[in-house]
Order: sequence, then C-alpha cells, then structure tokens
Amino acid sequence: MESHRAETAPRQPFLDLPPLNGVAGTVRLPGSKSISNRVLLLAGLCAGTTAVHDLLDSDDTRVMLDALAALGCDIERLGPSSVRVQGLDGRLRVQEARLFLGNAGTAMRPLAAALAVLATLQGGRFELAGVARMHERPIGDLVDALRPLGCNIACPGNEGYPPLRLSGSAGGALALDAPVRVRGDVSSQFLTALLMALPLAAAERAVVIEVEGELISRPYVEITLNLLARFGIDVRREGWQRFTIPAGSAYRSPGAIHVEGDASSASYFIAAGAIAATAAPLRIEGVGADSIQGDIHFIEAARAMGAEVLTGPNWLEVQRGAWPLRAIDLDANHIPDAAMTLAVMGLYADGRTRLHNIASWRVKETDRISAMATELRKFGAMVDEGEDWLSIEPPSHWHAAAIHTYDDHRMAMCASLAAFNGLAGATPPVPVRVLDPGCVAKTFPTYFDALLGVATASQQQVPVITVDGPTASGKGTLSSELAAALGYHHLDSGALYRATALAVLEAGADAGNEAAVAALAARLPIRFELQRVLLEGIDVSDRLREERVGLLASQISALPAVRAALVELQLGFRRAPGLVADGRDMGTVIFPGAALKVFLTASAAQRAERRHKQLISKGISANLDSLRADLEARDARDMQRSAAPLRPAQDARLLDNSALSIEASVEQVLAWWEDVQPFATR
Ligand SMILES: Nc1ncnc2c1ncn2[C@@H]1O[C@H](COP(=O)(O)OP(=O)(O)O)[C@@H](O)[C@H]1O
Ligand SMILES: Nc1ccn([C@H]2C[C@H](O)[C@@H](COP(=O)(O)OP(=O)(O)O)O2)c(=O)n1
Repeated sequence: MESHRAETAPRQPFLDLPPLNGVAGTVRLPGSKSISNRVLLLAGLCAGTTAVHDLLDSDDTRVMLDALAALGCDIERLGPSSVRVQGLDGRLRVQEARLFLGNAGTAMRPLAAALAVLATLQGGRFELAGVARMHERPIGDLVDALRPLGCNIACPGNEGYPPLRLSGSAGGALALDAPVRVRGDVSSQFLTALLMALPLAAAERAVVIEVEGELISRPYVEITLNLLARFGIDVRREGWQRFTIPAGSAYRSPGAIHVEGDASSASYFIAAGAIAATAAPLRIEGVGADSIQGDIHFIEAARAMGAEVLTGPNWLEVQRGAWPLRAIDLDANHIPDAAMTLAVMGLYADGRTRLHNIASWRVKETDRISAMATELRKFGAMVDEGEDWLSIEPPSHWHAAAIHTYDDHRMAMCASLAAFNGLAGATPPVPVRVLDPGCVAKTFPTYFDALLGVATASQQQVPVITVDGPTASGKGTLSSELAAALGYHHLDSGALYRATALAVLEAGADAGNEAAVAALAARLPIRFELQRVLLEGIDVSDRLREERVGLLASQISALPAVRAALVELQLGFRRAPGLVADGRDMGTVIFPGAALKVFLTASAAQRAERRHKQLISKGISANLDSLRADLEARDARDMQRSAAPLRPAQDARLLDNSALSIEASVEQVLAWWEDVQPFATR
C-alpha cells in the first residue's frame, strides 16, 4: 500500500497539529480526482491523442495511469501535472492483463465496465483487483447490469465484490435490444461506468440505459455526461431514469483538456475560512462558480452555516461570517463527499448539526458514518448515528485526541480542521494527532503543507524539541531523523554559525571585528531546502562542513553580538506543525520553553572516531589524533565562553549515545516525546 502513495505525501505514522488560530493567504487546489480519472479513461479509449493538463497526481490517478499503460496506451509525461495519452480508438491492443487498482473506485468501476464490453466484443482476459478494502466495496450492481448483456464476469473472491475476472472471445456480441438496467440507489458510479463503457458498443445502434431506484449523487453523473460530450458522445437524458447513447457514437479526442481543481478538496479550505479567516478572506484558486463538480454546492451548505463566500469563475474567497457557526439540518445526498466536512464544522456550531440521506458514506473508503462518529466523539462531541444519518453536537470540553483515519483521505483532512479548537473556546486549546496522515495521498498528497501554508498558530503553541551537545555527538543526525519521524521542521543552528564563518572567509573580513561579523550574520542570505543549505542561492552544504569553517564558526560563535544577530532568524524556524532544533544553546537560550530538551553526549574517543569515519567516507583525509585534539579544544571553547556556553539546560534529559545506535537514540527520544504528549492512546 505504502509504495503506491505519492512521494510528496507524509510518511510518518502520525502528524501532530498544534492548535491553529487563523488562516490567511491563497491556496491552489490540486486537480479534481473525479475529473482526472474520467478524463484519463476517456483519453485512453478515444481516437487520437489527448494532452491532459492540471491532472491530479495522487494514488488514485496513478493506478489509472498504470492500468492504461498496462492496456497498451502510450503515455508521455509532459510535466509535473500534464500527460499526453495515445488513445486505443476502441480497439484492445492487449488481450490479457492483471490490473491493480488500489482503493480507487473511480478506476475500478469504469475500467471493469469498459473491459467487460471490450472483452465480450473483441476477446480477452482481464483481472481487476485492489487493496483489501476495495474487495469489501460492492460492485454487484454493475456486474448484474453487465451479465445480461452477455459479459462473462467472475468474482473469484466474494460474489458481488472485486476482484473481478472478465473474459470473452473474439467476434462476440452484446445483447442490447432491451435497455441496460442498473441500480442507482447505492452508488452513481455504476451508472457512470456504463455511460463511459457503452459508447464502445454504440457505433451501429443506440444504447439505452435505465436506472432502477432513485439515482443518488446525481452531480457526479453530470460530470460524466459533461466529459462524455467533450469526447464526442452526446447522451440524451430523460429525467434521471433513462439515458440514450445515440447510434453512430464514437469517442473522439478533444486534443487537449484542462482538469479543474477538486471541489471536494476545496471544502476543507472553505471550512477553514468560515472558522478562522477573521481578518481577511482566504483565497482558494482552481475552482469557482463555473465548476462542473457537484461538490461546488458545498458552498451553499457552508453559507447556511455562516461562511461568507465570494465566487469568481475559478476562484473563491471565504471568510468568517456567523460565529459560532450555525447548526444546520441538511439532506446531504447531493454532496456526499464534501458533507463530511460539514460534520467537522458541526464542532464549531451553536447547536446540533444533522446530516441525513448519506447512506453512501457506509460503502466508501471506510464506513464513514461510523468512523466519523467514533472519531468526533474523541474530541468530546456528542454524536449520534443511524443507518443513513449523523448528528453532531459540539464538545463542551475539548480533548486532545489521536484520530484514526481508516486509510481514508477525507477522514484525515477532516480531522485537521479540529485543530482550530482554540477559536471555539477550548481552554487550553488542544493539539490534534492525525494517524497515518499519508492517506491523503489518495487525492491530495500535499494537503498538510497546503493547510499549514495558510494556517497560523501562536508561536507559543508550536512544539519545540531541542537537541544540544558537543561536536560530533550526533545532534544533526538525531535531529533530522526526529524531524522526519514527526513531520516537523529542522533547525541546524550550527549551520548558521558555519554560514556566517563562510561569509567572513569569502568577504575577507576580519574575524576579530565583532561588529563586522555581526553585521554579516544579521543579513545572512541563507535558505534551507530539501536538506541543502543555500547561501545567496548557491548550495554551500559541503563547504560548510570543511574543518576550517567549523573552527572559525566556533571562534565567532563566542562573540555576543554575533549570537544576538542570529536570534530572530532562529526563532523564525518555530512554525507549525513543530520544530526540532539542534545546537549548543537551543534549550538554554533560544527555546527555553521547549517541551522536550535533550542533551546529547558521547565520549571524546567515540566522537573523534565518528567524525573520522564521516570525513573518510566523504573522501577527505583526516588524522584521528588531531581530530580528537581539535574536538576537545572546540568543546572547551564552547563550554567556557561567557555568551551562551554549551551546557545542559536544567530541565534537559541527558542522553549518552556512546554505546547506542542511531536508531536506538531516535527511539529513546521519541519515547520521551510520547511521555510529554496529552493524547489519549487509543
Ligand atoms: N548514535 C550514534 N551512533 C553512531 N554514530 C552516530 C550516532 N549518531 C551520529 N553518528 C554518526 O556520527 C557522525 C557525526 O554526527 P553529526 O550528526 O554530524 O554530529 P553533530 O551534529 O553533533 O556534530 C555522523 O557520521 C553520524 O552518522
Ligand atoms: N546553537 C549553536 C550552534 C553552533 N554553535 C557553534 C559551535 C560550533 O563550534 C559551531 C558549529 O556548530 P555545528 O553544530 O555545526 O558543529 P559540529 O557539527 O558540532 O562540529 O557553531 C553555537 O555556538 N551555538
């Protein structure tokens, strides 16, 4: 499962969001999942090539692209969010394939229908499988619609559930005299699947599809019809019961197509704006009034709860209106996915919010009614649920909670919105732990970065772990591993002193002139990017590690004016979700209120040996004895200087890692970190 996740998604087991107290700025949405996967399949089936722009890069679109490639479509990457797909023109190029479709319903259903139709007409054997949860998501209504047409479909696991085996021999025909009948009251994706597959059989004759039962999630069917039209198929619709694909229909590429931003993803930012944009509106780019996605109607529900929303063709501006939000009673059948966001907005409402006609939640990535009820209760909310409804009353007392996400991207994104609890009067405001945050990769791999890019937190609320200690004790190594494990920022404060030293060397300045060195430090053009340090845009990571730079860093770091010049820069690293800072005075001077302070040591012999190995491995020759002498001299200077000398903070935990592996040190500190967390372990 992990390996299918987009690389930009978080990898750690949990992400702790500190209390957030505002949102401001602009967020750009990723492409819509529903549109992306429909467009990809249509591009794969049609005649000609299609350049698809602003495509969502996520787990679900990856499985679709992989499936199309396995079916023989040529796919060329044009850029990070553009591909060119060479369509099959309705002809199978590969007669046998096993497709792995993860947990992507938007890939499984339409591919199953299209391949069932093509295998029946042209011959072939296809197996479609997914992750365990996909094998629990019903597909029987689609199978029941296709079998009467003569499609040979087996369910080798459980009848009515994936995996599916589709087979047929060349020269077959489909029984299309009678209308194709499909149930529409469990999921509209079955109808969508048929609407996308049956044009492949409508060259000579019209194909009629009739829906049994009340069709749910109609807006998604509208997206399908809209995109079919873009690919040359004009479906005639009588109410929501009967759809006719005219005789002579054939898929034609539109040449190029742009995917609009995801309206369901917009819901989290609309909610954030309604809850926390108090000074100026939050701008959301990528969807707006012209959207063809049904979830754009989330705006109306958000307005009913109090949001002030301005719309442009492809943008929204949202700010807080009524506060607290107004509790609503809503039939949410038309916005099933985005309505989950309303449930979380209910935590900020003035009464009980009721969502009904949401039975489809139970057959999504997880049973979302039950999951939402269970998780919102952990915050202290009073939640009731029924077969097809949910009601939420805000917590009277908020709890810090660890939220399970059930491999469901929307549970994770919803949970993040609880971090604004301070605005609802939680005293004290509580952090929110999101378990398996990487599940957002399904539709929005960079969600947490996007949220934290517009959300503000009071600096005092952003947790800091400090790691101080002598040279080569492993501070940098330990800190960067901790930061990766927690999804936190990392401040390597030594790099700032080293960078100042390098700037002194480059400017040919007098290292003894305290004011001149401090002036250089105060306007250090430094940036940290992906583990690299840039000075004036140039990567100086390797030069900073040179011994002459380290030695000069140790000297100038004893100058009080230089230390003072770097304080603001260091404090600026304290940003949500949290910071791991390493150096000499992180716990004593820069972050005296840090929640966890570690003082890391190892014997001088061990440290000299580590540094020796480190240098040798980089091809730099070094002498162990002189390294050890240097290191002891540096220790002495760092400990004896009067300005912020190296010493453990009073409340620091001592860790001597002379006999510990890196992994063991990281585990020890993570265990200490758990000790100071308020989360209920459940
Ligand atoms: N616990 C440990 N056990 C063994 N080697 C370690 C340990 N921690 C760090 N090292 C190694 O020691 C060297 C120095 O570590 P580094 O993180 O650069 O130290 P510092 O930042 O304290 O100067 C690195 O090569 C690192 O891989
Ligand atoms: N917070 C800090 C960090 C580093 N320094 C000084 C002390 C060190 O000699 C230099 C270089 O620090 P760095 O952590 O990169 O050095 P080592 O890798 O431990 O040799 O800067 C400091 O005075 N205060």
